[in-house]
Amino acid sequence: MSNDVQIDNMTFTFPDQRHSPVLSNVSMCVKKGEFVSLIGSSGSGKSTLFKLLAGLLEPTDGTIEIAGVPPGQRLGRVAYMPQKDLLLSWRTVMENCLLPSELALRKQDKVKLRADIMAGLDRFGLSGYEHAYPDELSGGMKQRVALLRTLLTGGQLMLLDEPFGALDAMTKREMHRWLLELWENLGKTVLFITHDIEEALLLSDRIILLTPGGQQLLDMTVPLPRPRHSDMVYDSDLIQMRQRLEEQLHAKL
Ligand SMILES: Nc1ncnc2c1ncn2[C@@H]1O[C@H](COP(=O)(O)OP(=O)(O)OP(=O)(O)O)[C@@H](O)[C@H]1O
Repeated sequence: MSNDVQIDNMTFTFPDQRHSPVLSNVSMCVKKGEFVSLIGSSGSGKSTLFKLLAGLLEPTDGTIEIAGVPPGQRLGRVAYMPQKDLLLSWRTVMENCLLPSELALRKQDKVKLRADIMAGLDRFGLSGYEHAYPDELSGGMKQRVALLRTLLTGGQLMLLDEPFGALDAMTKREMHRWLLELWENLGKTVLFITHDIEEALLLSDRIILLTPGGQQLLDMTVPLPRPRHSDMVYDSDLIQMRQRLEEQLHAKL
């Protein structure tokens, strides 16, 4: 399997933090079609890593390579859903989904885009809501619109920064089923940030645990078959893995 993401010895320092890199000497790769979760204590640099992958920031040192994307041209070519991907309350679902194309550097065919949005809304269980405003939607529906908007930016790689952090347990479970189905059908490569170890175990092929500075403490393959279901968290191997992750995470807090 080829790599969709290859990060080599990457260091990143914010301009006002000249002496303390947020990420230092990070190296990792993600295979095409893989679902990888990043977990780590608050401030360990997970969101910064996503901003670097999305092309909003450039490494201070080292390299980032994304398959099919020319070096230095990541911006707008990676589907990135930031932690607070709020829908604009004064725009309808359709208008919110059109937003990336209005901001895009590349021209897009508007008629085709609207047709793609309608097809996406249908696939995401949101048909009939194209003229609704965000306040008329439930939490899960809003996240699905935000995910559709992310998906429409195109690209093989999806970066999802804690997309379900604010949802109640039941909606979260529904969203997990739905995201896994979508991922299996579309064959996208997903990098997923979460603070919820159970969520990471249920969704991912692999979990990478970051400590401050971007040091990779653990890189674990999740030993579960697919399709996944929520009862799998009671699997004895999984309970052990969860304990190990929790111990490592708390040891570094
Ligand atoms: N624009 C910025 N300028 C300077 N420092 C920043 C900036 N953005 C983030 N930082 C710092 O970089 C470090 C990493 O932040 P980041 O948001 O990437 O962490 P995180 O692991 O995503 O945290 P969380 O889990 O709380 O979302 C923190 O110390 C933060 O204060």
